[in-house]
Amino acid sequence: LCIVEACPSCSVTVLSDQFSPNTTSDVAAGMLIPHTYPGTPIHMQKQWFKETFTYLFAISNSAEASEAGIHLVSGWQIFRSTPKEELPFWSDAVLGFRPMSEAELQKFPQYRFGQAFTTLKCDCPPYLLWLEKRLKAAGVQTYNRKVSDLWELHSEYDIVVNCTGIGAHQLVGDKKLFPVRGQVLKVYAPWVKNFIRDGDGLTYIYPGIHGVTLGGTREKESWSLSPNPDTTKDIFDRCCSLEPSLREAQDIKVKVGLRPSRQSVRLQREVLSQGGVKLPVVHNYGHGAGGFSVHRGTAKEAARLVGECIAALRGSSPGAKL
Ligand SMILES: Cc1cc2nc3c(=O)[nH]c(=O)nc-3n(C[C@H](O)[C@H](O)[C@H](O)COP(=O)(O)OP(=O)(O)OC[C@H]3O[C@@H](n4cnc5c(N)ncnc54)[C@H](O)[C@@H]3O)c2cc1C
Ligand SMILES: O=C([O-])CC(=O)C(=O)O
Repeated sequence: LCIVEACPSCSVTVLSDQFSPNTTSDVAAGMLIPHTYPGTPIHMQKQWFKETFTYLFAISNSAEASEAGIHLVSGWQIFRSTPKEELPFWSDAVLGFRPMSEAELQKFPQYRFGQAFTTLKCDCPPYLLWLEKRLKAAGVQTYNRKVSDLWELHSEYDIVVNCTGIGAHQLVGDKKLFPVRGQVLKVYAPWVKNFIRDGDGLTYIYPGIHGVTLGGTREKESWSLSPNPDTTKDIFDRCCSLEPSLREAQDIKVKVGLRPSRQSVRLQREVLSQGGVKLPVVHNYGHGAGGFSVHRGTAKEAARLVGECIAALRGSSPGAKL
C-alpha cells in the first residue's frame, strides 16, 4: 500500500504462499508496544513507531475503525521490581504514559512498579483483511505463489520487495534470522477491557474487539507450529493469576506463530545480477516480536527504497516495465 501511495504509476503485484488467516501476523496480538532491535539506532525505531501510531490513530478515529479492527486500549505494564529503565523510548509516543498509582498496584500484590498508558491494537485477521481490500481497490493483483528463488521473478518484474518474514530464512538463506516461537490463546471474555502485560514480556492479556489474546511464550530457534497442551495450561494459569475472572473465559483457541527475529529489521536495497542482467530487490523482513508496532514506518522506508530503485532504473534502462 505504501508503494502504491508513493508511486501511483507503478503496477504492483503481491505474490504470497499464504494469505490471512494463515500467516504469522494473524497469530499476533497486534499491540502497539515496541520491542527493541539491538542493531538499529533508537531514533529510527522511535520514528517507525511514531509513524505507525499516527497512521493507526487516524484510522481508530474514523468510521473505518471497526471494520479495520483498530482500537485504543488502556492498561498496565507491571514489574515485580522497578526496572532499570523507568521511561522506555516510546513513552512519549503512546498516550498518557505515567507511573501506576498505589491504588492501581493493589490489583497486583506480587508487583512493585507499573506503567499505565493507552495504546492502539490491531485485531487480526480483520486488519489484514481490511488491508487486502484496500490493495485490491487500488488495483493491486494478488496471487498465491511460493517463490523458491528471488531470481525466478527477474523476467516478470522490474523490482522485487521481499517481505517474507521468517520465510526469508529459506528464501534468501539469511542465517541472522531465527524463529522465536510464540504460543497464545484467543478467548471470549468480553468483560476484560484493560490490557495487562508483565514487564518480563512472557505473560500478557490483550483485549481486542472480538476476543482477548492471552500470552505467551518465547522459544528461540523452535520451528514447531504445533500447539503444546502443557504450555496452553501454563499460559492460562499465568493469565488467571493476573486476572482471576479469566477462569470464566470461553471458546479457548490456541495459536502458534514464529516471530521472524533478527538483531535489526533488514531494510535495505540489494541488486541481484546474473549474466549482466540485474534485478533490484528491497528487503523488508525480520520484524521479530514487534512487527505490528513498526509496520507502517518500515513499510514507508521500504517504499522510499523502491523509489530509489525506480530512479536508478529510469536512469539506466528506458524500457523498464514501470
Ligand atoms: C505470538 C505472537 C504475538 C505477537 N504479538 C505482537 C504484538 O502484540 N505486537 C507486535 O507489534 N508484534 C507482535 N508479534 C510480532 C508480529 O507478528 C511479527 O513481527 C509480524 O507478524 C511479521 O510480519 P511479516 O509480514 O514480516 O511476516 P508474516 O506475517 O509471516 O508474513 C510473511 C508472508 O510472506 C509469505 N512468504 C514467506 N515466504 C514466502 C515465499 N518463499 N514465497 C511466497 N511467499 C512467502 C508468507 O506466506 C506470509 O504471507 C507477535 C508474534 C507472535 C508470534
Ligand atoms: O510482547 C508482547 O507484549 C506481545 C508481543 O509482541 C509478542 O508476544 O511478541
